[in-house]
Amino acid sequence: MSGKTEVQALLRIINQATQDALAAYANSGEDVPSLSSVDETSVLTMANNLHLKRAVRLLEGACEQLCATLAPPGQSIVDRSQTPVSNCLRAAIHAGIADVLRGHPEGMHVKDLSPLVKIEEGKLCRILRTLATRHCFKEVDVDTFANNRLSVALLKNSPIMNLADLYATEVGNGGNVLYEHLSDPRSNGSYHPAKSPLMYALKGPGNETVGFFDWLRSTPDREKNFNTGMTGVGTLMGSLALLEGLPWDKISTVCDIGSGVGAYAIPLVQQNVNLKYTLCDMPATIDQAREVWTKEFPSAVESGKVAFSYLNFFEEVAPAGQDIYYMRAILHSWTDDQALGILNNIRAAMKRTSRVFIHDHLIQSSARVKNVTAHAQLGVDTAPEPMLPNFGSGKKRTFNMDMSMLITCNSKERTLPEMITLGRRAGLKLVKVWDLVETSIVELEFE
Ligand SMILES: C[S@@+](CC[C@H](N)C(=O)[O-])C[C@H]1O[C@@H](n2cnc3c(N)ncnc32)[C@H](O)[C@@H]1O
Repeated sequence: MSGKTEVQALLRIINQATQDALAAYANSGEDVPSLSSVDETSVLTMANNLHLKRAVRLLEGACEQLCATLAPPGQSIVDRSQTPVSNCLRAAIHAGIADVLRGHPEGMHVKDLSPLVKIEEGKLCRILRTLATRHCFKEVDVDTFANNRLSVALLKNSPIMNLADLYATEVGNGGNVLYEHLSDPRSNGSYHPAKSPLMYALKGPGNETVGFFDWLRSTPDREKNFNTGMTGVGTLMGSLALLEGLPWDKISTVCDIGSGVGAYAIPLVQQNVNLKYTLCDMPATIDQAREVWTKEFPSAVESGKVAFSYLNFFEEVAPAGQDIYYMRAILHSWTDDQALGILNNIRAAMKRTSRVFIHDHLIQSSARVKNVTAHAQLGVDTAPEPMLPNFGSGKKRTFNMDMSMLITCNSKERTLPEMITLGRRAGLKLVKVWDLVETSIVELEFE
């Protein structure tokens, strides 16, 4: 395809995807949002709508490809090298700017906002303008800022705020020394959890002794931010989209391995009267989970519809005979050998009809593979030409997550062939892939 033909094809994709996104809002009975809206419920409103997310995946990918094609290359490279937006976002989060602006829907002049958030007026103005220029906060008058559709996601009660803080703080901190980690022979060839770039940054080269999760346990404020941020991951991952796709009337037991607090499963348990859901994690986390469920869904705790189980998934066999063993954001934290240990402890508990659901980000090559049909039959979506087959920027959060796993845990997201190989080593075979747009679920059964 010539450059001009490609641009025209991209424009057709953008046009169609925009129509599809509008239709997704219309079919859900939702108005097309305004960027000026401060409706706090909008963070969740369409978060599980796969029609919208499929359209936005095409839009994000095709729009960036269009600009990369037409813009002078220097401009595109400089864009990709810049981190100030992340730095400004972190400052806005830590200073609690969105929360202060919440009480001022008409906006606040920076001279009034400055003493409340303790940032010098001139610097505050530049930080907020940089963010407003990327549609986070709105400059309602010169030097006067208000919340908008994006900045309400930074309010203290929004787990997306904690997730953004995790990216801007720990991932940013470790990312700054990625090359130093790679050029040091002690860490370059290692996949040990303690040898991650973040630990290199925090402890210094050669002094890394603990991995990310152990470090979190000794850093309570960051552990709290991480645990709440995981709820934000849930919003992004679209876990609830799965609720619509499975035959829940035929499923009676789900065991959530490494569940965390597992609050994302509350709607699932609410909707399915015959379902028993078992949360499994380390003792401190399970105790926290019991507290949260007792507060938010006491009848499920009293009736035993939800059960709580202490489980070290490396050392103990999971609860026996469950219909589904579900793992969300678990295997991507661990090496293949460690992941195999977890799968073996699940396999030992499975009955013949049990299924394993691995919910992570699935890495797709940016090269167009010949056997697209076979991928489609397994449930993996591929973007139309001339887009990159893996949707390019439409899947950037998947690739950013892969790099974040390298930076924090020295681990990785996996490709489908890697998942299949891992499953086989544990005596499990692929059933299908559930493409949830931001993430995927790989379903396995007994080989
Ligand atoms: C990234 S979080 C994911 C939590 C949850 N599945 C979610 O998606 O929100 C990883 C979880 O694995 C748990 N974990 C780490 N090591 C574990 C172990 N050895 N045994 C059981 N759980 C463990 C952590 O406590 C944490 O809750």
